[in-house]
Amino acid sequence: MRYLVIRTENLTKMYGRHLGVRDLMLEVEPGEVFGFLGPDGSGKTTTIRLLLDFVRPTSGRALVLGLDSRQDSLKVRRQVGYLPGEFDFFAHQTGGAALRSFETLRGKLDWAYVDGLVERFGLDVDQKIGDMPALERRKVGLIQAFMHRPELILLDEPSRGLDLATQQALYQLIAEVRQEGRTVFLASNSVCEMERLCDRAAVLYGGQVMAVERGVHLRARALRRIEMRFATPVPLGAFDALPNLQDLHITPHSLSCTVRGDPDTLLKLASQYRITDMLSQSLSLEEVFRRDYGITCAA
Ligand SMILES: Nc1ncnc2c1ncn2[C@@H]1O[C@H](COP(=O)(O)OP(=O)(O)OP(=O)(O)O)[C@@H](O)[C@H]1O
Repeated sequence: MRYLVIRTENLTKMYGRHLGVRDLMLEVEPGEVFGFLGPDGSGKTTTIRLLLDFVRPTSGRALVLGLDSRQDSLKVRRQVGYLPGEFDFFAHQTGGAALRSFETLRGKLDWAYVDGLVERFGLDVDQKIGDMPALERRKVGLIQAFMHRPELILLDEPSRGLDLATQQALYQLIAEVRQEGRTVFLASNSVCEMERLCDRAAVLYGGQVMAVERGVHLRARALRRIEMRFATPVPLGAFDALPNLQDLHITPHSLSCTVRGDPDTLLKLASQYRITDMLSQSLSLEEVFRRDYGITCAA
C-alpha cells in the first residue's frame, strides 16, 4: 500500500447525538502542505484530536505516519508536532523552561535549531507563561510544534491571534519544512492562507469533506464578474444556454453576469455582436467559497 503520512478510513466522531465529523477519507502525501479548510464548528479540531487519540472515533480509523492512531497513540504524539487551538500548558513555568520540558517528551533536541526558532519568533524565554500576553503564548506553542523537526506538523488555526511579523515567520517556517520534504497539516478558516500555503486543501463543511482541491486550482473554481455593452441589440435569450453563468442580467444593449471558471464560451458567443465596452473582474476566493460552502475568509 502506498505510504501516506495521514490516511483516514471512514473516520467518524459523534459526540452523543451531535456530529463531530463523518466518514472522513483523507490521504495526505509525504512532503505536502495539506490544508483543512472549514468554518468554525466544521470539525477541524475534532479531526486533529482524532489523529492524536485525544478523542476516540465512533467508527472508522486513522493511520498517522503509518501508525494506528489508537494503538500507537503515544508513538504518534511523540513523533508529530502539534499546535493546539489554544496553547495553555506550563502556566507556572518560563517559556524557556517549558521548551526544555518538551525534551523529556520528545527525546534529545537540537538546541541550536530551537534557539534559532526562539530568535525568529522573538520570544522572551524568561517570562512565565502564565504572565504572557496571548501572542507570546502562541509563540511558545508554535516553537514547541516545530522544535523537534517532526515529519508531520499538525497546526490548528496557526494564524489565530498572530501579529503580521509572527505570521510571516510562521509562513517562512512552513515553506522550509515543505522544502525539507516534511509534511504540514494546516487547519484554518482562511481561504487566503490556504491559497498561499497549501499544495492541496480539503474543504470541510458540517463535519464532511466537500472537496479536495489543488492549491493552485482553488482558482479553477474562480468566479469572474463580467459586464459588456453592445452597439446593436442582442436577443434577450442569447446567453441562456451557457451553463457556467450566474446572476445573468441582460438588456438589449448590455449584459452582466458572474462566470465560473473559463469565460471562453461566453466571449465567443458575445463576439457575434459588436461589443463597445467590457469589464472583467475576478471575484476573490473568499467569495467563491462563500457561495459554494458559506465559508468566510478570516485573514
Ligand atoms: N466535546 C464536545 N462535545 C459535543 N460536541 C462537540 C465537542 N467538541 C466539538 N463538538 C461539536 O463538533 C462539531 C465540530 O467541532 P470542532 O471544534 O471540531 O470544529 P472546528 O472546525 O475545529 O471549529 P472551531 O474552529 O470553532 O474549533 C461542532 O458542531 C462542535 O459543536
